Amino acid sequence: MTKEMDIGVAGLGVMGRNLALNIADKGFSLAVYNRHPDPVKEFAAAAGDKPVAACKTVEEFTRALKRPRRILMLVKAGVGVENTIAALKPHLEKGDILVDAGNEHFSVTERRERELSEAGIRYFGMGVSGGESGARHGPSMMPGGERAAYEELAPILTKIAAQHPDGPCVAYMGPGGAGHYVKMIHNGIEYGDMQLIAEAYDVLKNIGGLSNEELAETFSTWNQGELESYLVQITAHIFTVKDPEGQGQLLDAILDASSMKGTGTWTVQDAATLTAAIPTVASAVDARVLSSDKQGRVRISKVLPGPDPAKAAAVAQARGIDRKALVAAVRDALYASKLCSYAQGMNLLRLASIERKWDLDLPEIARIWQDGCIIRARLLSRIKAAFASDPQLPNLLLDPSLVEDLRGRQEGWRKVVSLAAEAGLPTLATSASLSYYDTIRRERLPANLIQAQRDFFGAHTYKRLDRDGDLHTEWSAGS
Ligand SMILES: NC(=O)C1=CN([C@@H]2O[C@H](COP(=O)(O)OP(=O)(O)OC[C@H]3O[C@@H](n4cnc5c(N)ncnc54)[C@H](OP(=O)(O)O)[C@@H]3O)[C@@H](O)[C@H]2O)C=CC1
Ligand SMILES: O=C(CO)[C@H](O)[C@H](O)COP(=O)(O)O
Repeated sequence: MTKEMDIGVAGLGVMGRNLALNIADKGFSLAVYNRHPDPVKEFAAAAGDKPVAACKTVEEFTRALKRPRRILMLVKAGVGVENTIAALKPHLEKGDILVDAGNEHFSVTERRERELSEAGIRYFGMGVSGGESGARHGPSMMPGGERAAYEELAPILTKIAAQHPDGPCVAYMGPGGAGHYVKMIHNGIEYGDMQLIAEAYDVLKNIGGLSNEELAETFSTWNQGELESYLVQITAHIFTVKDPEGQGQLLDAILDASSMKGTGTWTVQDAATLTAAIPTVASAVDARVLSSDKQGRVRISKVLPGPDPAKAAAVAQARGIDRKALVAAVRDALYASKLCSYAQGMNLLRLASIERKWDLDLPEIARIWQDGCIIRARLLSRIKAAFASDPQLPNLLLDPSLVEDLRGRQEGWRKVVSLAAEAGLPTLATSASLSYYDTIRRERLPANLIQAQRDFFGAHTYKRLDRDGDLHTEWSAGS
């Protein structure tokens, strides 16, 4: 088979094989290749009589494709992508499009784009979200690079994407690393959502005393309202899964130490570079880091004083807060905190777009996140509408309808944070969201003292409220 196949997929791991099957289902012919041969054989068997060239070598793979070639790489980030590029490059020609569809740091994508452009190869970075099932049945995709290359990929991408009433969940994000950048922010928001949900679970379980069955019911009910989202939906299901190796639910047997591959950390690093505040996402990364040292926590739990977690339930009882009221308060806290988290993520996108001249379209990004991806949520249609009606909106939370949402959730939100603090339950992300909210809405902050201290020890100067100019005081002379 030579020069016949519409597109190639290199890398048949979890994402690659599912995306390749999705492509085949949509009527495109494809060539597939994998570093080790077994996944290629397995794929050929799974594809049945679909037009697939299952290639054992990169030579065979590149020969099988129509020119200019369109190739999607779905391989491990970093060394996996470097190796795959090195293997493919000698067989590629001027005009071919090579897409990294994994998670990669946008700056690395831009470096590779520059390097490959010397050989005339159009290198492209595309974030793909939706996990295994999204890749198989329709993911959300965030492509970035040369626009003309996108136009050549679009007929396939729009067909394989999740199909939402507002359109396929794919759109051109911008030049260079814009696509991988938007996916990175998507993942930062994903970290925030997951940590907020985990904290809601902790409060409901330990202060409210809800069983796994009751938690499943609660999250299921929430998933029918404003909190409707993929992550809330799968959380409801997780509470119901029995432990195949013991009594009770599997969740209770899972080690409480979370891992990560790095996209959340990249988000926090870039936010720091752009001086953007993303406390909810940063707290979610911190929470994963802190959780990972299980042994250390067990040791410290015997040393540091604080409320006994076993008595957490007594805190709500002492305040006369019954279960129904607690569940409603936690729902409000989760929703309001989630709004803050999305506001931080969208603001970071706005700032990055200005800094790197990407011209990111915020309503369009919210649109393509409405289906197929891990952070798909009912809230995204509101976010899309907010930025569409006011493209200059300085902060998502200032959208008039969201201001009303936040007004109605104050009491529950503050109650949850204070109850958790009293009970000794950490709520890193929920508290960070509330403090973010209180910080941005507060006219006067204690930053005057920071300025005085900086000027005291380093003559860094300060400004006065009542006149212009950079001033310095000999502070110790006055003491
Ligand atoms: N899993 C998920 O839910 C999601 C993953 N992603 C991203 O998609 C990309 C692929 O992930 P996923 O499919 O889960 O990964 P898998 O681990 O399932 O597959 C990894 C693929 O990379 C290849 N590979 C690994 N190491 C090397 C290497 N050193 N040199 C060459 N090839 C290598 C593997 O080849 P071999 O079989 O020969 O080992 C395999 O084809 C990653 O960037 C990931 O972050 C994005 C969204 C969701
Ligand atoms: O990109 C993804 C989902 O959108 C991947 O599942 C990613 O690996 C999740 O990040 P982490 O492993 O750090 O939790």
